[in-house]
Amino acid sequence: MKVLVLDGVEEEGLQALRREPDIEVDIPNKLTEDQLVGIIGEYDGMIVRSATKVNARVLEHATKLKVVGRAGVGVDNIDLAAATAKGVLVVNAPGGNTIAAAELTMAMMQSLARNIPQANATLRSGKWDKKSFMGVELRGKVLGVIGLGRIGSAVAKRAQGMEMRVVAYDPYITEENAAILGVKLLSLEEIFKQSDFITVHLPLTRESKYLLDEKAFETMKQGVRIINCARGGIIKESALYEAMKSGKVAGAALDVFEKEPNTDSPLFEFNNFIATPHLGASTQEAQLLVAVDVAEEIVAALKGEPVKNTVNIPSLSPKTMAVVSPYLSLAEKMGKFVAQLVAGRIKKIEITYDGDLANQEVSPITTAVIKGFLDTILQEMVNYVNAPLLARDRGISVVQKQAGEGSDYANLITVKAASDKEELSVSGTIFGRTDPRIVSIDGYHVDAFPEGHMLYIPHIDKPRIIGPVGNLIGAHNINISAMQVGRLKIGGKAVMLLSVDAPVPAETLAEIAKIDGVLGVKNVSL
Ligand SMILES: NC(=O)C1=CN([C@@H]2O[C@H](COP(=O)(O)OP(=O)(O)OC[C@H]3O[C@@H](n4cnc5c(N)ncnc54)[C@H](O)[C@@H]3O)[C@@H](O)[C@H]2O)C=CC1
Ligand SMILES: O=C(O)C(=O)COP(=O)(O)O
Repeated sequence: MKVLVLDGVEEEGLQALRREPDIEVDIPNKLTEDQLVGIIGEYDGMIVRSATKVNARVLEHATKLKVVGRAGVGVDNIDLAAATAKGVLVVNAPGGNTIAAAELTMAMMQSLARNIPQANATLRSGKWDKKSFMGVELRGKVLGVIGLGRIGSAVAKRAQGMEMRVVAYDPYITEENAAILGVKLLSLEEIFKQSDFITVHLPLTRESKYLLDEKAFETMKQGVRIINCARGGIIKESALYEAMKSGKVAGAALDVFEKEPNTDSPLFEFNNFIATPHLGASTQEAQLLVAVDVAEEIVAALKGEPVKNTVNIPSLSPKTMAVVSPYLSLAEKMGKFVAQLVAGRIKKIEITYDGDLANQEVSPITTAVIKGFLDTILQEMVNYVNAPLLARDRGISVVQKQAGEGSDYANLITVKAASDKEELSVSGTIFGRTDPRIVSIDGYHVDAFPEGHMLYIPHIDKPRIIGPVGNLIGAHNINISAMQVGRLKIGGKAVMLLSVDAPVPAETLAEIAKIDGVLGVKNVSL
């Protein structure tokens, strides 16, 4: 087997890989994306830091790849959905660089307070200038920590050592855990209002993108100082620029940027702006630790043993992986489908497996359904590791059943969701090894490709329904690419599933709902 190591991962930490007689390790010089695409087909595993983009194109050419290891925390440079769809395991090494990132944050904070980088530069340029560099003390100041995880907590402890008062915003940790750290949890608004220094330590997600934007800066204290040693994009750089220009922000320190590498940011025009080139994890100690952790995980993954820090898929044996991977994407889409069709607060999701799946290890497929379901209703990052936990936290009971009532399909997944208002079930199958279909909704037979935009219209089986629906959609110039109608008995309830080339506007949905015999109408986007 071959493992490709990129991005300057510390070689000394790769002993676990080197010890394996069956594993060959290649450490080439920096590769362009095209060069990587050219060689990735030879590799069973790869290790990266933040520089290499393991995107869909790279993964498409990775025909033998089983595992990608991230020697560090953030996996935003890896296309997790594409990796999952291919059954490629993504692992990271989250503990090893916590102290390195926390210590850089403290160094940034002290540099902001005492103008160390600027004073150093001025002195070395030949000026003994004491007047320009009057500083402030950290003692007694309020530090607002956004994201009180591993690094945020380590920063909090260190700041308390400097006699700062630490407050934090993190909706996913409990008051008790914060209290153990001596930190008060506040709302984001209060953090903005009260803090003299604000530091962010959370991943970049849909929810955290531009968390610090124009509006956020407006509500902050005059003279606040800002630090980002987490991810570019959590702070909107153009908004920070304006806030520094107006004097609202008295100093800012960034280790990470919206676009990296970045060597000509407009922020460089401010003297009270300091920056480092993504050095948070760059200590000898951290690099050794993350390399050791990730090398051990790659070896375990390639040997088919359990792996600790899996990011996208539960750690599975190659045998189980071969069985479940074709179903993961269908299952995720079925979760999304159900989430968009069922109204009300979901209490239970029941997943039943028939046919070939009746006797297999299917729990990863169940997790995929839950992931797809939660992805639709939550803003936060949902992955294969946290999905079951997030469902439980939200009071959703997940039930997995094998060998239900039997079926005519070689394999069949049925997802039944019950809310406080209604119950609905959707069944899906894979034809051959790669052709996914939704084959029934609430027991009504359909045959739909689970992709793109769809309209679900339960109705009474009678004339003058299909035509008017088609006319209303056509009047908006939206193309209908496929249509399925399923009924159980003539003149009874039926369902219609239309595939459309664009989402249908709300006013057209309202007009469709008014057609005599239509029982409801819902947009679904997969
Ligand atoms: N500059 C650098 O070189 C380094 C950067 N990092 C980055 O630092 C960040 C934090 O890393 P860790 O502390 O190890 O991660 P972690 O997972 O231990 O902590 C993240 C915390 O953020 C919280 N969180 C998530 N979404 C949130 C939201 N919308 N609002 C408020 N809180 C939210 C989570 O509940 C969690 O407690 C990551 O983005 C990581 O990639 C990590 C190491 C080095
Ligand atoms: O671990 C992380 O999330 C980091 O940002 C570290 O990035 P790096 O490995 O230094 O490119």
